[in-house]
Amino acid sequence: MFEKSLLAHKRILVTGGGSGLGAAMSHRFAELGAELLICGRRSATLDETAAQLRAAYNAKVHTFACDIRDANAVADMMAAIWQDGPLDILVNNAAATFIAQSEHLSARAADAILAPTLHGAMYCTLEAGRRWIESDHNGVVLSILSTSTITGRAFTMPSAMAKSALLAMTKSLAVEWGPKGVRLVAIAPGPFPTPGATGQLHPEGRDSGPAARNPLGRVGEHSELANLASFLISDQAGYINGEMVVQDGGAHLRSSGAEDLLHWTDTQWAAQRTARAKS
Ligand SMILES: CCC/C=C/C(=O)SCCNC(=O)CCNC(=O)[C@H](O)C(C)(C)COP(=O)([O-])OP(=O)([O-])OC[C@H]1O[C@@H](n2cnc3c(N)ncnc32)[C@H](O)[C@@H]1OP(=O)([O-])[O-]
Ligand SMILES: NC(=O)C1=CN([C@@H]2O[C@H](COP(=O)(O)OP(=O)(O)OC[C@H]3O[C@@H](n4cnc5c(N)ncnc54)[C@H](OP(=O)(O)O)[C@@H]3O)[C@@H](O)[C@H]2O)C=CC1
Repeated sequence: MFEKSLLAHKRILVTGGGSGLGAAMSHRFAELGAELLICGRRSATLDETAAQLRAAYNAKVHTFACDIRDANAVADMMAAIWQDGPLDILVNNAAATFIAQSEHLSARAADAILAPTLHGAMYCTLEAGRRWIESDHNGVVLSILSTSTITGRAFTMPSAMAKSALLAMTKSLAVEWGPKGVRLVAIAPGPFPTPGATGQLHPEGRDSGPAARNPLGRVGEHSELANLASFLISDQAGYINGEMVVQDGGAHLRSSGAEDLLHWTDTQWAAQRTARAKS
């Protein structure tokens, strides 16, 4: 669907690029000619994905074991990246969430979600943006958000807060940094099952799942998200700035996606907390 060289000569950092949707996007970007830089906390996962990208597309790939909750670690990673030349595109993909009754969230639990999802993405954006502006180099920031930015999301309140704040960042910087050559865009995915999302959001005991509730009767394919991301970060989308594209089969128009949890009993929630404590 795209020219094979759509992303040729682009250096792209995908946070959380070792697994899930981050890995799916990295595969598509590499296939379209990009040089990939992927970061996450688990080196082994990053190395495995990097090896796959090199074998499949002969791609140039660099890995960075970096916890984006740590602003100094993000600054060090960006400095290391820039030593080999400027980055062209940042994809804010790394995030964390879990379902919980908000009245049971401790401050530490809420921060465990806000720290990587909001602060980590903001640190990455500020570090990349400042370097682009200082060197007069054009840049693109794509943030992977959620339809919770539109509907809110019961039982994942900190994630909904973080994603909504990143949408505010996208819109704010689109105006502030647009004149300086930096473009910001976002995607709000609906359900795209990954081991991470399924493990955190769909424990046993939830209803039959997001496919049944979706107007299109199915969940998203990773290739669909990767294709949309490829377009949005490419020069072909050069006049799209400050926008979030929803890709959810129309699900958010029907519901916020968590209504089934309203019917969980206190016993089910207690079992969920116990299961979590045991794991
Ligand atoms: C909505 C759609 C959009 C978004 C989709 C996605 O993001 S999909 C992507 C999804 N992918 C990912 O999320 C991948 C990344 N996920 C992660 O890195 C981790 O799972 C984590 C950071 C979320 C939790 O890390 P960890 O378990 O090492 O946590 P920790 O030891 O650092 O404890 C910190 C505090 O949090 C508490 N707490 C923790 N879990 C639960 C829970 N289930 N229940 C209740 N509470 C929980 C824990 O008890 C502690 O509080 P306390 O007791 O001290 O007051
Ligand atoms: N899958 C879905 O249905 C949906 C996903 N999304 C969004 O899509 C994105 C990807 O989700 P998905 O692929 O499902 O999730 P995964 O759990 O599979 O991936 C999360 C990635 O983020 C990395 N990560 C987490 N915390 C940190 C950290 N502190 N520092 C650096 N890297 C970190 C993880 O690597 P490591 O553990 O090695 O650090 C992992 O590679 C997220 O932003 C999510 O909110 C939005 C709506 C729906």
